[in-house]
Amino acid sequence: MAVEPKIRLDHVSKVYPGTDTPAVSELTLDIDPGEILVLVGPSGCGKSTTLRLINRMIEPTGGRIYLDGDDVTDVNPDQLRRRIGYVIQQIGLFPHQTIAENVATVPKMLKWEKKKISARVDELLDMVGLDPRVYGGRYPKELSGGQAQRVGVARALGADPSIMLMDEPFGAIDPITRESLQNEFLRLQDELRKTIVFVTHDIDEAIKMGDRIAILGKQSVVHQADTPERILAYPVDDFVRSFIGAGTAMKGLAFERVGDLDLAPFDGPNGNGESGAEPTGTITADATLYEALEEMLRTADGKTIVLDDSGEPAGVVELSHLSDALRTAQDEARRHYDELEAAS
Ligand SMILES: Nc1ncnc2c1ncn2[C@@H]1O[C@H](COP(=O)(O)OP(=O)(O)OP(=O)(O)O)[C@@H](O)[C@H]1O
Repeated sequence: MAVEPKIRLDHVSKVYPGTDTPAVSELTLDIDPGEILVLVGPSGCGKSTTLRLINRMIEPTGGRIYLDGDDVTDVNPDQLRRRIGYVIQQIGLFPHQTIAENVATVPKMLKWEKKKISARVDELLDMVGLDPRVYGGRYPKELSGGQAQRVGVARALGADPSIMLMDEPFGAIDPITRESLQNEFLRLQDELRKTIVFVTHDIDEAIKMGDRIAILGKQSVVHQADTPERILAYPVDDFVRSFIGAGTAMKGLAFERVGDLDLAPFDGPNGNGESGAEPTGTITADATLYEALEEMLRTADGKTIVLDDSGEPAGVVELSHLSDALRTAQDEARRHYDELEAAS
C-alpha cells in the first residue's frame, strides 16, 4: 500500500497582487514522510514562492495543500508554522539576541519552561556541531557564515517540527564549508528523518541532497520528479537535459559502489608475464564507480585494482563495468517510464 504523503500540493497556484502571470501555476506534487525532496529550477521559476505557500507565509490563490492528509489550506498560519521549520539563505538571525536566545525562539513562543528551553538549546547546538558553552552567549556577528548557517538549522529544529523547508540554506557559503555543511546535514537527517523540501538552483547540490528531485520550469511546472539516479539516466525532455547539463553520465556513476560489481580477476602484478599488463591504480571496494573512473583517468589505464579491507587485491574494475552500469540504469529508468505511460 502506498504511504500517505506528508505534504500534498494539489493544483496550487499563486498570482501575486498586481501581476498577471502566475508565479506558481497549478503545481501538483506529493512529498513522502522522511524524504528530502529538492526543488530545482532556473531563477524566478517559483521555488521560493512554493516553499512560502507550504508554510503559508503567502496565501495560495488556487488549489489545496494537505499535511498528513488534512487540508490545511485554511488553517491558521501561526499554528501551521509550529509544525514546520524554515531555514533561509540569509538566515535572518536576530542580531541583538545571543545564539542561545535565537535558537530558543520557537520554544519560547510555545511558552516552554525555562529549564526545558535551556536543555533544548544545548541539545540543538550540540546537534549542529556547536559547543553551547562556547557559542551560546555569542551574538550573530561573532560567528562565521558557516556557523551562522548551523544556528539557522538549529533554530528551525527548535520545537522538533516534522517538516523542514530549506531555501538555498547553504547558498551563500564558500564551497568547502558548503560541502561539510551538506555532509553534516545529511548525517543529521539520517537520525532525524524529517520531511524536507529543499530549494536550490545548483543541480549538483540537488543530486547530492535529494532522495528525489523535482525539476521545475517556468511557473513551477514540474518537468520531472524522480530519484537523482533516474533523472540522470533518463531525462524526460530537452529542458531537463539542458538543466542537468554536461557530465550527466559521469554523475550517474556516483550512485554505484565498486564492491557491488562482479569484478574481473586480478592476475598478479605483471599479469600474463608482461610488464605493465595489470593496472597500476588502486581503489577500495567502497569507492563509487565515479571514483573508479577518476583513478583510471589519473593513471591513464582502462582499469584499476580494487583492494579489500586488508589491502589485498580483490579484483579489477574495467571501463566496461562502467558502461554496463550506465546501460543498466538507463534500461531500468526507461522501463519505469514505459510502465508509467502504459498505466496512464
Ligand atoms: N512579493 C512578490 N510580488 C510580486 N511578484 C513576486 C513576489 N515575489 C516573487 N515574485 C515573482 O514571482 C516569480 C517567482 O519568484 P520566486 O522568488 O518564487 O522564484 P525562485 O525560483 O525562488 O527564484 P530564485 O532562484 O531567483 O530565488 C518571479 O517572477 C518573481 O519576480
